Amino acid sequence: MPAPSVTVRVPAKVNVQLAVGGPRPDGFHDLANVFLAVGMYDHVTATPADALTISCAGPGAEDVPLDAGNLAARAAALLAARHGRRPDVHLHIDKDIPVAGGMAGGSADAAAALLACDTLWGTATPRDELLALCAELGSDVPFSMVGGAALGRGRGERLTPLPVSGTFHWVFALADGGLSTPAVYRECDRLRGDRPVPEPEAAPALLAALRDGDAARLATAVANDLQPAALSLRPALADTLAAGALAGALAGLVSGSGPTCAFLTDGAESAAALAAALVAGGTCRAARATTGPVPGATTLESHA
Ligand SMILES: C[C@@](CO)(OP(=O)(O)O)[C@H](O)COP(=O)(O)OP(=O)(O)OC[C@H]1O[C@@H](n2ccc(N)nc2=O)[C@H](O)[C@@H]1O
Ligand SMILES: Nc1ncnc2c1ncn2[C@@H]1O[C@H](COP(=O)(O)OP(=O)(O)O)[C@@H](O)[C@H]1O
Repeated sequence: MPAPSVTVRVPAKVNVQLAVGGPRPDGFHDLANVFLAVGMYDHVTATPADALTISCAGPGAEDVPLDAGNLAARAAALLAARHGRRPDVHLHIDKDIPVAGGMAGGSADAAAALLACDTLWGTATPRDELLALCAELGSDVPFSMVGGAALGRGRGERLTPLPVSGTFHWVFALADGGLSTPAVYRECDRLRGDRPVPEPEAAPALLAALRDGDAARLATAVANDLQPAALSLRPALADTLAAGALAGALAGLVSGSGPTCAFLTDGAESAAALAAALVAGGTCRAARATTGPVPGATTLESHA
C-alpha cells in the first residue's frame, strides 16, 4: 500500500484586463479583474503528519516561506479549524509558477492545499464553502480554485465565469526577483495622485474577443492599470516589453503586479519563436510558451 497522500495540480494566471479603482477604506482596491488560467503549474501533495509542516522544491523555492506564513499552510490551518480538527499534514509544494511574479503562485498553492487536505481528511466541504475559505485567504485564491476564465469584482474574489472559444497562445518572460503586490498597488496610487479614478469596468470588446477566440482583437483590448506602477518600480521591464513587440508579439503587458511580462501570439509556432527570441535578447531570465484557458485546481492522485 502506498502512503496515503493527495496531489493537486493548480495553474498560474494572467490578468488580460486589470482595471483598478481608487483605494478603499480597508486598504484594498475595487477591481474589474479578467483572469485567464494558463498552463504553468504548481503541484501540492498532502500527506498525514504529526503537525503542519511544509517543504518546497523548484525554481525560487528558497524565497518561499516554510512557516505558518506560507499561504498553503494558512489554507490547511483554516480548513482544519473550520472542521474542528488538527492540521496534522505535511504539504509538499513542487513549484513551477514564478515566486512573487504576478502569476498568483501563492494563491494557487492555497487553493491546491485546501482541495488536497479536504480530500485527504474526507471533510467533504461543499464547493461554495471552499470558495468562501479561498476568499478569506486572498483576493486571487478563488480564481486559482475555479480556473478557466472569469471576471473578478470586489477585490477580485467575487467571480463570474466567462465564456472563451478555443485556446490563446502566450509567452511569459520571467524576471529575476519578484515585486511586492502591496508595493505595486501603493505605487499605482502614488502615480495617480489626486486625479479622479473611474469605476473599474471590464471592456466589452475584450469580453467579446475572449468569447469569439479572436487573438488579434484580444491583443487590441488587453490592459493593466498596474503596469505603470510595475514599470516605475522596475524600469527594466520596458526593455522586455519592447523586445517582445520587436519579435512580433500581438500584444505584451505586465502580468498583474509583475514582474513577469505576458505576450499574446497567434499560435504555438509563433509562441515558440517568440520565447526563443526573448531569451536570445537577454532582457529576461527565461521565457515560457503556454496556453490558456486551462482548468483550475485538479486532484491528480489520491491514495487516501
Ligand atoms: C495584483 C493581483 C491581480 O490579480 O495579483 P498578483 O499580481 O499579485 O498575482 C491581485 O489583485 C493580488 O491579489 P492577492 O495577491 O490575492 O492579494 P491579497 O493577498 O488579497 O492582498 C495583498 C495586498 O494587495 C493589495 N490589494 C490586493 C487586492 C486588491 N483588490 N487591492 C489591493 O490593494 C493590498 O495591499 C493587500 O493587502
Ligand atoms: N506558497 C507560496 N508560494 C509563493 N509565495 C508564497 C507562498 N506562500 C507565501 N508566499 C509569499 O507571498 C509572496 C507573493 O508570492 P506569489 O503569490 O508567488 O506572487 P504574486 O502575489 O506576485 O502572484 C512571496 O514573496 C512569498 O513571500
